Amino acid sequence: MCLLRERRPKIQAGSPCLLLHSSGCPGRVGKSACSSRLLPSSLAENGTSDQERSEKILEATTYLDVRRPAYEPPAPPAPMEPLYDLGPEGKVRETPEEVFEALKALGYSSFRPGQEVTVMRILSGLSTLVVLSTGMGKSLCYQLPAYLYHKRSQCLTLVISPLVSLMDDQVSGLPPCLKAVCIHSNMTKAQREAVMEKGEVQVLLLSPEALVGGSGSGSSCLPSADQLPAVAFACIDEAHCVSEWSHNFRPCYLQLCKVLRDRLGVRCFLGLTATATLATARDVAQHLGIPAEEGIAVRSAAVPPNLHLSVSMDRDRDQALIALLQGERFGCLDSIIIYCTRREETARIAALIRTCLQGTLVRRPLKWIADAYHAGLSAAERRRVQKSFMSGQLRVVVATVAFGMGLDKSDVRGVVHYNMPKNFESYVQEIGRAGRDGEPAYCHLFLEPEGGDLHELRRHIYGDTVDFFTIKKLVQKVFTPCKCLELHQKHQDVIRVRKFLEEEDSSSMARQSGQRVCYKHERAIPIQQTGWGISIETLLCYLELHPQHWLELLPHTYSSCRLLCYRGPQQLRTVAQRLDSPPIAVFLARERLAGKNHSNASSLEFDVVSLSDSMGWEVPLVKRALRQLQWDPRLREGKSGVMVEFGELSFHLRAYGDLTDQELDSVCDFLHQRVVAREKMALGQLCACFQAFQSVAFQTWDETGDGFGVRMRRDVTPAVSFPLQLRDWESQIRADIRRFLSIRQDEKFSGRAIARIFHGIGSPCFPAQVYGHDRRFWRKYLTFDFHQLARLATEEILASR
Ligand SMILES: Nc1ncnc2c1ncn2[C@@H]1O[C@H](COP(=O)(O)OP(=O)(O)OP(=O)(O)O)[C@@H](O)[C@H]1O
Repeated sequence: MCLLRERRPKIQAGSPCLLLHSSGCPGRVGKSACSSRLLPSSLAENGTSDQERSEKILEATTYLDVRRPAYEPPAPPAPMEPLYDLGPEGKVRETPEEVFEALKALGYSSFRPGQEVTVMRILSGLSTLVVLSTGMGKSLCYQLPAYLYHKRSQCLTLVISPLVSLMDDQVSGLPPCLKAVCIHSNMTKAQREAVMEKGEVQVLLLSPEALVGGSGSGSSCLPSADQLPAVAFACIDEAHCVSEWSHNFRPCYLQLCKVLRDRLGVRCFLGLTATATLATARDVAQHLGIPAEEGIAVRSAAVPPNLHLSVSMDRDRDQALIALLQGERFGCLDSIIIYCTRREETARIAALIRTCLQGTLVRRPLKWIADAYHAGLSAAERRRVQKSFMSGQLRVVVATVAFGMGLDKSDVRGVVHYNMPKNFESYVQEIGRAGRDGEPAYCHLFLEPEGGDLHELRRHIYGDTVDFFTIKKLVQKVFTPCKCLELHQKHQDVIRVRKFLEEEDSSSMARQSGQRVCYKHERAIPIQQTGWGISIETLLCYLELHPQHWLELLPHTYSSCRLLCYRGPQQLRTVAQRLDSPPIAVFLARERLAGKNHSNASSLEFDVVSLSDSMGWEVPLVKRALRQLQWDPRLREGKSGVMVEFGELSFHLRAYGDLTDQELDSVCDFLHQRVVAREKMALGQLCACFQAFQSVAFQTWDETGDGFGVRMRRDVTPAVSFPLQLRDWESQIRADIRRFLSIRQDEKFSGRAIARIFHGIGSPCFPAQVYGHDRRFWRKYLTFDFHQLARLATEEILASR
């Protein structure tokens, strides 16, 4: 029995109605499964009192808050049978002749190390993680199985590739016997459909966002499983992004395997990466479903043998860098990348190099010598620098890590780290941009002896973390309370009154057995408003992947709607009262009941996602209904004089609204523990990286000889210590915190927020442009431990209340 039918207003047969529930509730129940919501049109017109009309409109719309039938996603297709069975003892069989023939068809005469075992594992249906350094031939590991699987059963191989800009090149770079296409979220729907109609395709390249973006929402860039050929296996390029322990973690990678399993029935995964520490690799392997006892199937040395590495601890880095670039080893190299941590530094170093090297080398134009690159430059400027570097018209690029992702230049001959990288994986990835052609290349790292780089990188890590208070605010926004439980209980009363107690339906039984009454509500959280360090998307992914599935992430959406009537309040009243516009009717009814009167307003602004949720409509339907007002002929011929705008790009999700206080606390604790663990791990990696470089560093660059030093250095500042002891400065710091709080009495700070300001860490809530002007506090206590500062600040805040 449909629990909801009880509360449906009675509508006379044949009476004119507004259709309030035209295509299904957010649980996407079809029209037939859940009866349409009908509102007598008389309610939307004049003649009834405001209060009465509002109550009736809401009466007709609230039952959806009670319980929506659970959305049952279609069952995934059955997984593909592997090409080869496992041999006795469950081991991969000997490579058959057919595989060597396929290798030849792809243009190669023999396998390189790691390729054969990988190919055979994939053809035997075993998920595999391949960690091979750049240029070792990882691509063949998916190309060959894709070719053979398709030959046998016309199936498809999915390749998830993070760089949309490189996808077209990847497609055209495949061997001629492999037909591939790509789909990414920058393509229009028509372009995507045209791609899918291209006929026989062996490989489909997808961006992670294109795949995950549509999870469960029906707006995926990818056609549904029943429209696609069977998927043989999925290859995840740059697989280290799956692991949150990796330097390049991307939240949507977290959802990849789940989506591939649940929607496309994929069981066999191939992860490819050139940079993964053992911890990252283990984590990725776990995501790919590789049993722990199999370990990491294919793994080579992290650093390609053609790279010559060196580290020095020069006191004057600028001078040493110039000398290095003029020296015997780097002086003759034509293509060099210099990595810096800070954007401002890139411009300064590039100018320094241009000035110092002008005229000292072979006669070349000034613009050939060096240029800066960072994410703060305009897109055109970045393109210009990258193009000049690629074409050999620029010798040195001084860049932040923004440069190099997807750089396809095989003859980069040198990489210099002016600043220390944040961990060993980043280092390996950055030096991996040199010598991809297999020819010798040189990489030098300047390790700041005073530990200044270390402090800077520590600041970045603290800047990426949030405190418990901020997490709590997010949790409150995500799990906004709903009325499901209250309405459910009212409904129980009705049943009891009607003596139907003994026939309680399945949903009330469910509640008694501890299951939820609420079937999740749609919520939007504006991306701009969330002044977060850590990606809020990461936190939301944690909640989605939690065993309790606290929420479901949907593709981003514009959540705010602004409706403006050019002909003033009278026109808005007409829209609200006479037109069949259920969203406006419902919004105004809710506002009226909340005591807000819009009768003299000519514009409205509201959250279209929560409105849609309260009506039980899909967001796109509500948006369409609102947009139609712009052209409604009953208002005026042609343009109606009503303007409807959507703004505020937001995270869009579906979450429970009936969590108990204990559950909310446990969600906060869970998120906080994850955040703290990430911070700890990042700090640990940073220190380990510093100590490792320190142990092999030379005093100056010109001692470096053939590579890393072998002497342990003992005459430098230890990595983990702070030069100034907090206890000696405590009273001064506390006084400064009190002064800061008294100057900014109108604002609210957490202890962590003050520590961020004292460390000069900007955030959308406390931007450097505003707080950085006050030099009395900004960056003042940079050399003190962040957590101790936060503790002192928290104590002072509590004492001031
Ligand atoms: N078995 C093989 N025999 C000869 N050449 C090979 C073999 N496998 C791959 N190659 C060649 O090695 C080069 C590098 O291969 P590929 O691009 O697959 O490397 P990769 O490990 O994916 O590198 P990256 O991490 O930079 O993407 C290519 O030119 C490819 O044609």
